[in-house]
Amino acid sequence: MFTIRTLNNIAPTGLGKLSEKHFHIDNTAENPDGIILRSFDMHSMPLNDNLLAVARAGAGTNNVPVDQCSRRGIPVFNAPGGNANAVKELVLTGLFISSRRIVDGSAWVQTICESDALEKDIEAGKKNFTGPEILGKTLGVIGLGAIGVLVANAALDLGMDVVGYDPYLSLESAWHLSPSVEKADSIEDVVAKSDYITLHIPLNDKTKHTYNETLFSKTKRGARLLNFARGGLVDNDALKEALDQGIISRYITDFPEKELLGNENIIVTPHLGASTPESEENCAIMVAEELRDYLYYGNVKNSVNFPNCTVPYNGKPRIAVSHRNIVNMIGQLGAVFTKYSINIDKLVNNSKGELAYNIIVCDSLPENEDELIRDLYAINSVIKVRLLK
Ligand SMILES: NC(=O)c1ccc[n+]([C@@H]2O[C@H](COP(=O)([O-])OP(=O)(O)OC[C@H]3O[C@@H](n4cnc5c(N)ncnc54)[C@H](O)[C@@H]3O)[C@@H](O)[C@H]2O)c1
Ligand SMILES: O=C(O)CC[C@@H](O)C(=O)O
Repeated sequence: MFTIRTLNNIAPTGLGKLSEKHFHIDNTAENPDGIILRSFDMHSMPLNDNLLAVARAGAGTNNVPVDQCSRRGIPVFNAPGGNANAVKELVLTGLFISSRRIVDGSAWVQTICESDALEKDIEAGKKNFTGPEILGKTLGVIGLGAIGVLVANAALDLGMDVVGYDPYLSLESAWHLSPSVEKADSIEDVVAKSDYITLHIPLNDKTKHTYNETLFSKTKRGARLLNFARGGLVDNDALKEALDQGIISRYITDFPEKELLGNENIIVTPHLGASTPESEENCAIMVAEELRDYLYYGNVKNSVNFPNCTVPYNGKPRIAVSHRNIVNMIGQLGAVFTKYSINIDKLVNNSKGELAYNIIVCDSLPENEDELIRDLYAINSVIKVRLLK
């Protein structure tokens, strides 16, 4: 029986993938084997000793202490693409409300609803809420992953010109991206020519404050900036200066921060990007299945710190070993299996950055299993060993 702790509301259809026979789900468990969360900030939360895996029912993992998990051999799973359509739809909404003063206009109508001459007042006042069409304008998309590609293609369909930037473009994205999207060589190139700019990159140490004073100084005057990725990507002080100077005419963000409130040219939504029943279900189902396959079989799919590694279950016991990605580890692991006269049925090894992971399927196990596990742990650079039978 595995105990799974949930740190946020997780769609029941996803949790339903974890059968009651094998999983106990508890949002207060102190020593869970697995954690499922959405936006809960795990950075200040101690990780219990027996924790085996963390699953983020969404895309961004900046709220999870991924480095600490890697050091402890804990895979962090996510749900790539699971909420991309929901975010795309909100970004398109953001594009329109950044252009047309729909939010202000609608709020204004409420303030005059008691007027005896409502129709006349509306026709007189609506001139304050005009805004340009997006047709024929240029949209710059920074980050062409699951969301960026959908946004770029949809904007083309709406009659915009689209210029995109992603120095790490994946093959998957390249397959789906319309050839009509112009590929920019640099982020400066994108912001210099775009009337609308939308950010779709992860927040990490390298991308924090990507939009800073320097980038604002290179931005086309009057551009509208959309941020449905993460608040920390934009330097708010530099943003406010850019708004004051008219470099940015409107900022639309899904990440409210105190200093952004009360400014007529900033529209904030309460982190609604993935808040659709469809994407909540998609993400919950994806991560529940990833967690289940890892806890049962050691299989890894869609982890941000572990390599993909899957061996179909064939009824034989298996040992999963994670270790630092350095030379002669397979040789040393093999020597231990030889010592215990274990015939290896299958061995799959894969690596990601500084971490490597193996699933070793054994024809049989020795009686002194504990000693075998101790010997594997004794190999320098082995991080975690799990016996699954
Ligand atoms: N508002 C929301 O509720 C919501 C929902 C989902 C995702 N998000 C945010 O959106 C981000 C993107 O989501 P996704 O599903 O498209 O992720 P993704 O991993 O599919 O795509 C991210 C893309 O950014 C690119 N990239 C990384 N660093 C870059 C850089 N410096 N310059 C340009 N490109 C860079 C990567 O190569 C990748 O193609 C997530 O990390 C998350 O923070 C927000
Ligand atoms: O779970 C959510 O509501 C938001 C998820 C989103 O920020 C993500 O990165 O996927």
